[in-house]
Amino acid sequence: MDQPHAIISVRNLIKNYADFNAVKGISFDVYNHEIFGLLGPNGAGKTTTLEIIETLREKTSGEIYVDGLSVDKDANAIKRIIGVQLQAAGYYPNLNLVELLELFAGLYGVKVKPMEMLEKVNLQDKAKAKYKALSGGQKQRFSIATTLLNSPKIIFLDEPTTGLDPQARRNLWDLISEIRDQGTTIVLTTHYMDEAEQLCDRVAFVESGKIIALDSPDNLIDQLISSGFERKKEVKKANLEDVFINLTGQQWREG
Ligand SMILES: Nc1ncnc2c1ncn2[C@@H]1O[C@H](COP(=O)(O)OP(=O)(O)OP(=O)(O)O)[C@@H](O)[C@H]1O
Repeated sequence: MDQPHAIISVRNLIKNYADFNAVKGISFDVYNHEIFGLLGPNGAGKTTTLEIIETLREKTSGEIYVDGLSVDKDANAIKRIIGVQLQAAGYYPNLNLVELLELFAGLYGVKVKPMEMLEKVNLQDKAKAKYKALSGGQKQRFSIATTLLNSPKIIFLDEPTTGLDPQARRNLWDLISEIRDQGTTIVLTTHYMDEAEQLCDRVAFVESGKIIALDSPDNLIDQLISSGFERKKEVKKANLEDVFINLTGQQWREG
């Protein structure tokens, strides 16, 4: 098999906030066209790492290349090929979804067809709705649409499914997988292990500013099992979430 192409390369990244060492010399590659997850507890350094790669935050030291561009020398060029989620505060309350997309496209200096963008995230029926009138899952889908405005090579999603119900989460997993299948690389953070297992091609576990494991979910689980690990109780073949999904259906919901 060909060696995978690293579209993001992070080497010895260190970030200090005053005398606090938040990121302690981490190195990893993100491959082209994969969903790469940064997992770990609160305060592990995931968002800091993401924002440094996005060129939104200064690093203390280390080297980062995004599609061959250096964060030190080519920050503006990097901004043009990545998609980041905008803060909800930027969603002007009096504009509807089409108007917001037109506004953001104008800021990027690109032309888009707002209805096509909304169709990509299954929000075409909400074209005239205001952002604040959307459900939690719809808000996240709209936010993902905004990351795609400049046809980026890579999108960054910080905890994309936090606070969503099981159906909305699964819908978002499907959407994120479709975006990957269409050729976009995705880097996301999550606290949810089931999400990482279902969605991510590879994951890095971050703890106290260090990467303590990095591989595909399958390989990580196989390594654990081959080390002699056994679960104490036999696991049931379904869980309460499966019951919920089975009772309520898995279609897109507009609520
Ligand atoms: N601007 C800042 N000034 C000082 N300390 C900061 C700053 N931003 C983050 N930190 C600290 O750096 C550490 C890493 O924070 P970061 O937000 O990167 O963690 P995280 O893994 O994304 O956590 P969470 O899952 O809670 O979002 C935390 O201890 C945090 O308090």
